Amino acid sequence: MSMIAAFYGGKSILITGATGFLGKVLMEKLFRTSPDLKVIYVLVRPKQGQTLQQRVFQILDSKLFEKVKEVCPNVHEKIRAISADLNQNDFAISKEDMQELLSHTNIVFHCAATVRFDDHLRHAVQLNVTATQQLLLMASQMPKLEAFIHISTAFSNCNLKHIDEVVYPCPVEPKKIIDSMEWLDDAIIDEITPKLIGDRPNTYTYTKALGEVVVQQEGGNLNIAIIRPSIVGATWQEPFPGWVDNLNGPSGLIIAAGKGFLRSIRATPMAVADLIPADTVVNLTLAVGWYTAVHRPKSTLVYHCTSGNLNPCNWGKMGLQVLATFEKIPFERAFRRPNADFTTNNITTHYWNAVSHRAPAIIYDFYLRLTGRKPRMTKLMNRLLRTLSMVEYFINRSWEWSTYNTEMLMSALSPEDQRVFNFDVRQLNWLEYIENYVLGVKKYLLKEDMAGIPEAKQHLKRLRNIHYLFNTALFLIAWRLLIARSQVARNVWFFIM
Ligand SMILES: CCCCCCCCCCCCCCCCCCCCCCCCCCCCCC(=O)SCCNC(=O)CCNC(=O)[C@H](O)C(C)(C)COP(=O)(O)OP(=O)(O)OC[C@H]1O[C@@H](n2cnc3c(N)ncnc32)[C@H](O)[C@@H]1OP(=O)(O)O
Ligand SMILES: NC(=O)C1=CN([C@@H]2O[C@H](COP(=O)(O)OP(=O)(O)OC[C@H]3O[C@@H](n4cnc5c(N)ncnc54)[C@H](OP(=O)(O)O)[C@@H]3O)[C@@H](O)[C@H]2O)C=CC1
Repeated sequence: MSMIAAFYGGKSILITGATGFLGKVLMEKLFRTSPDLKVIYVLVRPKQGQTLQQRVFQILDSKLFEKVKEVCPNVHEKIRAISADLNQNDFAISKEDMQELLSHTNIVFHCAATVRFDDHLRHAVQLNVTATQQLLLMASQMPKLEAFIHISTAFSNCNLKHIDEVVYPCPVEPKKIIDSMEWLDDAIIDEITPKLIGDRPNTYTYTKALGEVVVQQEGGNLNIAIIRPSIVGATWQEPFPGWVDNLNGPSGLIIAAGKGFLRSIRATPMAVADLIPADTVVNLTLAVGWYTAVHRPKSTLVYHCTSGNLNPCNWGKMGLQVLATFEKIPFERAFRRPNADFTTNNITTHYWNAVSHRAPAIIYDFYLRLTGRKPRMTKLMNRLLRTLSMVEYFINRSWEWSTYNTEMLMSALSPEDQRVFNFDVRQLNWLEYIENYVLGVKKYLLKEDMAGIPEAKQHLKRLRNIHYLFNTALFLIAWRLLIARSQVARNVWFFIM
């Protein structure tokens, strides 16, 4: 019997960010392995005209939860959606709901965050720092609380090369930053943002680092742990391989490459691609929740959930495998044949951006205009180039994350728990994982049917023929011009003829 699964039985668990990518996988695993848990409280905001209940039920009724329904048929009764906006005071939770949360919660998993790299500092501080502070305050009023698990990111200290499992201090105290956000206007915040984030690339990594300091400083006597995943990718094994439901991290770029929009990407092929599957992160998170509650470590432990030091894969290998998978499992209605490549310097990046990204988009938009349709490719391409510029920092560097605590925890688990809550990334076969990832992107993100593969292959063949035809025409025009201007070319031509 799994000790971890048994531990969550009968527990009341509070999850923030449950409607997000990681939150959904966390809930799924909890319900599947501990169907006798008492309740999961989820803090949700109404969105896109849906009520809370509709949002949550839509998740429970999705494919991700198919296995849960078999082991926990009354899953709908075990989830309690609480209306909350983490940007508001007291999260805008009603008094009754707050009372219920405070008096019953045993475990808190804090996953909610803004993960946008370009978020305004005020908003990123509000969600990634102030909300964390408020949640800790709430947690300190929960008499039955056994553990508080905070999800951070392995890149919170990406300004360092070697990163240990410790919370690093920030030059400006989080409290001062929180205070200043209340009275500074947006223009001044914009001006000081580069100075505050310093050698970090964006407000996301900066505010996640501040959030960790807040957890450490204001955790009081709570049993707290911090988990730092690297780049979270599709699921590896559970509940099935390749599940993914948003465009963050590599997923959006896999689509762009598979549809033929992405032709070149500035990346260092030998740099470590520190991806970590979502189910691995969730297994570690649940194991940490159990360990923190049962063993009550004296200090706040930080756990790195990374792959680079245990089972490294680089961007070159990953890119090649992504392209190889497109051969077998192409995406439908591609714009061009998938044929992306890496560039390594500014000049070639600008060149290929102009020739392979902007020019085809302009030509295609011209064609759309001619045929009376609305141009859209230039806009899409600009968005892609913006995304590329945002991720460049992360795909041209390697980091070393120590994993002492994570390895210590692995050895503290029973063989059964090591199996049920497997977070040993050494067992991961990258080529298989990447193939399943691309397949998952096709099935769950693009919602494409596998039955459409023959037609997608036909379409790629047509694109290849158009490509050959286009190149031949281009060659003939160039040759004709050359013959008109050069005696040597004319002689060669007569000789051939
Ligand atoms: C040895 C030799 C070898 C040679 C080998 C050669 C082979 C070459 C092969 C080439 C390979 C091809 C395959 C490519 C795959 C591999 C490469 C992968 C690189 C992956 C890099 C990932 C790095 C991530 C690093 C993360 C570090 C931190 C991790 C974390 O902790 S947080 C999680 C990460 N967070 C994010 O990813 C968020 C990023 N997103 C943003 O910040 C923003 O969305 C934005 C990108 C700035 C865009 O903002 P906008 O305001 O412009 O857009 P908005 O968000 O409002 O969305 C508008 C519409 O755009 C859609 N969209 C959003 N995000 C993306 C996206 N990433 N890609 C595409 N489209 C996106 C969105 O859905 C909206 O659409 P609409 O609703 O229809 O309007
Ligand atoms: N994805 C990744 O690659 C990595 C993620 N992480 C960390 O993992 C955690 C989860 O990330 P991930 O699941 O990918 O992120 P998502 O963007 O998928 O999910 C974010 C969640 O936060 C919720 N949220 C955002 N703003 C509010 C708000 N004002 N009030 C209530 N809820 C809000 C969202 O709710 P809603 O659905 O309403 O928008 C959503 O449930 C984050 O802490 C992130 O920093 C760390 C490393 C890598």
